[in-house]
Amino acid sequence: DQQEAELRDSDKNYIDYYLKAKVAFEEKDWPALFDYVSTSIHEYESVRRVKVSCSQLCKKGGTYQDITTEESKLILNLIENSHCIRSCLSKRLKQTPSNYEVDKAFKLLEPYEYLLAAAFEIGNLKAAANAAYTLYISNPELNNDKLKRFGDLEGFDESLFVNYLEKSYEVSWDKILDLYQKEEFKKLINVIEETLSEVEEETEKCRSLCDYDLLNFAENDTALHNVLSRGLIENIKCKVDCKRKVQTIKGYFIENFVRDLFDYLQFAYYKVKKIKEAAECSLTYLLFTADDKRQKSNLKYYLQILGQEDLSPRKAYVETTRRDNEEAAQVFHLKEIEAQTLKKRSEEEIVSSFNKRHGLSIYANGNELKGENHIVVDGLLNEEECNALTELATAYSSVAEKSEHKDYKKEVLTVGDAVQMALRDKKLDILRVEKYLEVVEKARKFTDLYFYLDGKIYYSLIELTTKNSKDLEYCDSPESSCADSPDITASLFLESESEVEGLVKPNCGRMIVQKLGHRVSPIQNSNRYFIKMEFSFNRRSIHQTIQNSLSLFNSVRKMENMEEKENFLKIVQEDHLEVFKREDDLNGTDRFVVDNVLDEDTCKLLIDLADTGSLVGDGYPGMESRTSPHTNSEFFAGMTPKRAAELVKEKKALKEAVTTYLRKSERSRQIAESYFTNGKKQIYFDYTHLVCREAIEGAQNNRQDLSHPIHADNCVMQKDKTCIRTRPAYVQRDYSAILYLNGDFEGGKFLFANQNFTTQALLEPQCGRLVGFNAGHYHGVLPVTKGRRCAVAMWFTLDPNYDELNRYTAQEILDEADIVKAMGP
Ligand SMILES: O=C(O)CCC(=O)C(=O)O
Ligand SMILES: [Fe+2]
Repeated sequence: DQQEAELRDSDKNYIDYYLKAKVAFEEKDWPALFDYVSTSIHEYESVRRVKVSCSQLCKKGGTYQDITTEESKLILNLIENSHCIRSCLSKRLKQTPSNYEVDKAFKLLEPYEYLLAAAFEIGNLKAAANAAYTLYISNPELNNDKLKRFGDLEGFDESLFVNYLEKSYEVSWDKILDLYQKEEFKKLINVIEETLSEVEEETEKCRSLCDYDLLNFAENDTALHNVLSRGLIENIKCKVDCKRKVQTIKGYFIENFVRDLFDYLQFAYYKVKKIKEAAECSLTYLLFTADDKRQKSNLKYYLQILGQEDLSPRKAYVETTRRDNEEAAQVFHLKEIEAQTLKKRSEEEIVSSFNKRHGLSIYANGNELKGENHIVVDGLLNEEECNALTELATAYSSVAEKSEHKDYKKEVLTVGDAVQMALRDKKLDILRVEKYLEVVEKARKFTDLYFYLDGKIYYSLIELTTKNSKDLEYCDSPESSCADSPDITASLFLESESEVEGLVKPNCGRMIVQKLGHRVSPIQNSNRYFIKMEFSFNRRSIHQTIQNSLSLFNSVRKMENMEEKENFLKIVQEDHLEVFKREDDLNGTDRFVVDNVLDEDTCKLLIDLADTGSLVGDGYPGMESRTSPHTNSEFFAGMTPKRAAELVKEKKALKEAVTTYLRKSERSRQIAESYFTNGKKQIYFDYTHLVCREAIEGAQNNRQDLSHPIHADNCVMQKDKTCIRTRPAYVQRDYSAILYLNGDFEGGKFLFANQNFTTQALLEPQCGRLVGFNAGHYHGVLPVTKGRRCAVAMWFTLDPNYDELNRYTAQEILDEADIVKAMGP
């Protein structure tokens, strides 16, 4: 039909537009940025609509039903549905675009950041304000500064702002309250009924996209057991999360949104004397909360009036509430299983290792606390530090009290607010905020080590509370709100409290750590000041504000006295990088280490790319010579961008992986350029190489050599340990950078060396860590004794004559592959 034809004819490639937008942003071409990003957003929305519509169509057409319900039909349904969606999409779209990074950017609403910047620069203040408002509504905590720019401007009325992502029924909420107050019940009924069906529709759309993601997953990961385990778990979590998305109204999650609509509705029906309808609404309400006393008595009253009528709750909600509860219980159960399989360090180990290293001691353990799930440690803070933190909390309270800013939570100081108020508003003491962040990180590390989590533990909430809180809240039942609960919670006390019931007496520096599934609350906390922490094992539920604030704070602190590096600082802020080490920490000049250049998924994508290359094998000489040129105890394999692009042409590697390789190395170049020249000079690539070093099992005994002997990258090392900048060395190289892709191997630390080859500084590789240094500095790599160590190595030159041809060739090959694809069958 017409809509389909329309979609087919236009070019639906939001990805290309988005990539063009990014280039325009870098070139500060604001009008182009505005056009590209607007088009990209527009195209993205229409592709999304097609995806939803195909998913829904396929669901209705086949034997396929909701995936999470009938497990036995699962596989057949999955395959049938996958074929259906694929053919539906290919009919309606020229191509099925998918680009991991761009799709992620859309999920994080980055296009609206670009839109805001561009609109502001070209003077389209209306569009800028709307983009700012859209971002603000999506995450009030993170974006509470964005609207300020407009608040001061003449003629801007906040109520006129448009949230581009507004759901149709979000405005209804105010209307409902208003009609209720005015007692206009007929209208109220109409609005609520309409809202209910819109909510239902939105929920179905959201769930369809979860299924679409699952099928995508199934196509990319052919291992069936992965699809069935990881894929389905993600699918259920995604669907449970739909509830949060759908019931977030103007930026705030309203937990019982639907249930409460039925409360208003029953009342409205009662008021217009439609008792039967009112009774049905009460019954429906009770599906959500079965033991609500008030609603039960409403129902009783209605039934008395009605006599013996046959009444039931609304059918659709019988099914959806059952489904929602089941899914929430499944997610909760999954979490419980995860929590139960956690290993814990023994008491002796904690005493010996934590006592020595961190000054912590055990106050009480599971046995004493009548439960397996918690431990209480002492010594996280001393008296002075506790005072500093309670003072921080008090200072915050009084600032928040005076502030007109409605968004600061008055009773708790979040990490995000602490960092903003210290760095930007200069209203909180930096050293105290630093202490706050430090102790929180210490708590996370302890928890990590205690449960053998290997770093896979992430912040999902941190609050320094300043209020009198009653009991700490626990999540001990598989109710919907608990499905979203953290895997581990911790409470750190800042003062002592003598009159407490319960097993644990609060005390300065005492922390209770407990994992999910815990049923008895060991404490009655009436403590005024404490830090509440929640951790999650799932990288996807990382609290982005906390993470970004920690990075920003640490970076800014590390960059004090680095004013001349403002371009570098700008990129650090833009990309949420974290300065891990600066020159002083590295015992030298002209060098830096930053983290977060890549995320885990991207590292994996690039490591997989390296794998493709080594599997194909023809890029390298025979097996024997895969041994490292530097040591016989390791394999060594590398891939240039051109080779990677050829693999795409041969359909052996993902295009996305290669563009990521090019783009992330380019970003690393920009970081290095901003650091070393502060934008005053350009540095060019001389050589780019994706390399893995792998320990050869059985060749590690008595190993004396290094993985890479001490050297400098632009000179010939002499016997007397001097280095002469002459050929055959790559004398053109001025700066070097290594971007690490993993840390899960043994050995393999990078080292800076002194003139006499003694160690100056050591650096442990990890995914997304970038080290940059003057190419003339002595450095090397410690032996990799187990596993494989992968990195993107880059060398830069100030001489444009050496600008690396290989990268351009790679890009051409990729572009060519596109043309072939577009012309192909
Ligand atoms: O991989 C590393 O950490 C350093 C490698 C290196 O120095 C080199 O390849 O020149
Ligand atoms: Fe090197």
